[in-house]
Amino acid sequence: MTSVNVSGLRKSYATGAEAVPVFTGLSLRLASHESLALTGPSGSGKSTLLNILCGLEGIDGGEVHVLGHEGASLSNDQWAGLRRQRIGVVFQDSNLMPALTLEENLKLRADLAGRSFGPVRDWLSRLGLAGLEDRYPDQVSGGQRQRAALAMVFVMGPDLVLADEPTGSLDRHTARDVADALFHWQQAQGCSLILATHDLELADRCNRRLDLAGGGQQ
Ligand SMILES: Nc1ncnc2c1ncn2[C@@H]1O[C@H](COP(=O)(O)OP(=O)(O)OP(=O)(O)O)[C@@H](O)[C@H]1O
Repeated sequence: MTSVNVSGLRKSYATGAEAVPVFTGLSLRLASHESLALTGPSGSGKSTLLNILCGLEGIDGGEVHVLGHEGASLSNDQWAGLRRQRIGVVFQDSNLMPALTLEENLKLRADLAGRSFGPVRDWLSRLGLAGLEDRYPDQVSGGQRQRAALAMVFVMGPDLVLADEPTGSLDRHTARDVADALFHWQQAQGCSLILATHDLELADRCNRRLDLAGGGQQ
């Protein structure tokens, strides 16, 4: 089964009078259960592609199919529904609600996705956050927030995970533990994963890698 199918993708940003092209015909296909690393220098379009794949950014041309839906045919509400239930998004600015504790954030996330609350504390603990369940997001470090954002994705049980630098603000040791948890979980769930990273060691742990330098043409 194909999870993501992109063909002939064109995307540019208008800056003033000029259009800055990011993609001029990008194609990629990802099977369910597969993991893909997006690499490439800063500004090569990694975050833009992740945003397109979860409906937060539109396209200028080509076709994007995600989890059996053609992107262009989905309304904003339908994209939001997919992000709530089937596409787990881990972005650099975490999606934690500031007025809720870490545990409450996870419970809300599981609830919105229609999942049971069962293993919420387990997930926090597996990501090294035991003892921090009752803290608010601004009472933990940036790396701890990043791990809580990953736990949010685990509890919702999505079919596709999009992660932008999921280990970016972690020390080497913690980054490895978090990557272990991520890949272990992804394989156990059998979902697909696309992550953007500058860390080639992390990229090598994915089934495939797409270097977006030069627009990702292969
Ligand atoms: N909202 C925007 N308006 C105008 N240009 C944008 C916008 N967002 C991104 N860009 C430009 O699009 C290009 C791709 O940016 P993007 O953030 O996708 O790159 P990236 O590979 O994720 O970079 P990094 O590794 O630094 O996170 C860059 O030239 C960037 O300046």
